[in-house]
Amino acid sequence: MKGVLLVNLGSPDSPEPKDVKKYLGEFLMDERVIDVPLWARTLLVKGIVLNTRPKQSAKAYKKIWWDEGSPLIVLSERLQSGIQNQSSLPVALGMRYGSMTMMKGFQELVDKGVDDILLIPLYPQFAMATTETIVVLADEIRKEHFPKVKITDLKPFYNDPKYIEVLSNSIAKHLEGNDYEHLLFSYHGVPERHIRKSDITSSHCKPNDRIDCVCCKTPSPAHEFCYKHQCKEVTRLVGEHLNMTEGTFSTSFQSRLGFDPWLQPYTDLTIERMGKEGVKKLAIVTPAFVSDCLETLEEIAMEGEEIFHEVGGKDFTTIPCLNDDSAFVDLLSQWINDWAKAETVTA
Ligand SMILES: C=CC1=C(C)c2cc3[nH]c(cc4nc(cc5[nH]c(cc1n2)c(C)c5CCC(=O)O)C(CCC(=O)O)=C4C)c(C)c3C=C
Ligand SMILES: [Fe+2]
Ligand SMILES: [Fe+2]
Repeated sequence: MKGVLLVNLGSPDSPEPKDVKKYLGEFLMDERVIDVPLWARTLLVKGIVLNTRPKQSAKAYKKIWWDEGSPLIVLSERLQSGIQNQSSLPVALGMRYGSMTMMKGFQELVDKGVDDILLIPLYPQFAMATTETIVVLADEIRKEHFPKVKITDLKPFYNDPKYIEVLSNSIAKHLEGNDYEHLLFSYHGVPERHIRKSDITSSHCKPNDRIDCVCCKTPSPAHEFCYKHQCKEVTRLVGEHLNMTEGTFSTSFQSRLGFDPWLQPYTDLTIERMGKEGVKKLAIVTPAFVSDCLETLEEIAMEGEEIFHEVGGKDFTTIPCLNDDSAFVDLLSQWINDWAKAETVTA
């Protein structure tokens, strides 16, 4: 019997420092998130980061926490229930980190008799720290606990024309009647090193080409795993779909952590620069996230707005993530349906 497992990042159980510490400990000890040798990661995470960051992050989580819980979890649950309403297959939800584990999601499906799972990482673009870590853990769980279960991964859907249409329509709907001057596409950043590590050609991707980014425009098999290329493609394809004029939209990367170079331009510095250059009305969309979360509700909608106002900007519009947008629910349900049918035909 077939079933579906949706997987998102996860959140702490509460915005209290002890729960944030537990969650960050698991998240940052993942070798695909902080990709240094175990001894160095342990020293960095347990010796430094976990002694300072949880307090600071807990304050940020408190600002965005809902009565029902973490926005990321609540919004992922709404997406799951929207899809479940349209599907005859069981649809479970698991998180890569935190207490709503992927293992529980697998168990829920297996308890219902599922032995053939479509795994849907809730990330439009591939990254080692997101898609890859989910796919690897899913396979480890399968081997150890459910060796008879078959798993099929839904590939990153960043350039799927229907996804681009759904995202573009959502942006257009939220910007209706808004005379914004610039639309910034802000994606979660990754260290430049992650891009080099994921380059299957070992030489194509130039993560520090910050101006023209020739490699991202030059066709290459490396792009199947190049987060930077896939982010830039989303911006380009949405711009094309919405007939946007060149110069009125651009890409930046947010949420950098530590001292290594991350993908640039950085979102906070871009907001500041634009405000200083006289942009008064700025809109921001965050297509690396399917569900609104700390990084969109606090870092962009609160901190980003504050930076913009400090340098003279006036109107700052944050476009929500797709969350449980009905067209997005329809699209994911359609892909699930296609998978179930294709498998039935070839079986
Ligand atoms: C330190 C390295 C990090 C990498 C690499 C990274 C990649 C990455 N993350 C997301 C999505 C989310 N990240 C979120 C929070 C978050 N991310 C990091 C670090 C890295 N992320 C930290 C330390 C945190 C915690 C928050 C903080 O302390 O500031 C979230 C929000 C979670 C929530 O509960 O709301 C998301 C979502 C992507 C897509 C990505 C690579 C492409
Ligand atoms: Fe992150
Ligand atoms: Fe590239």
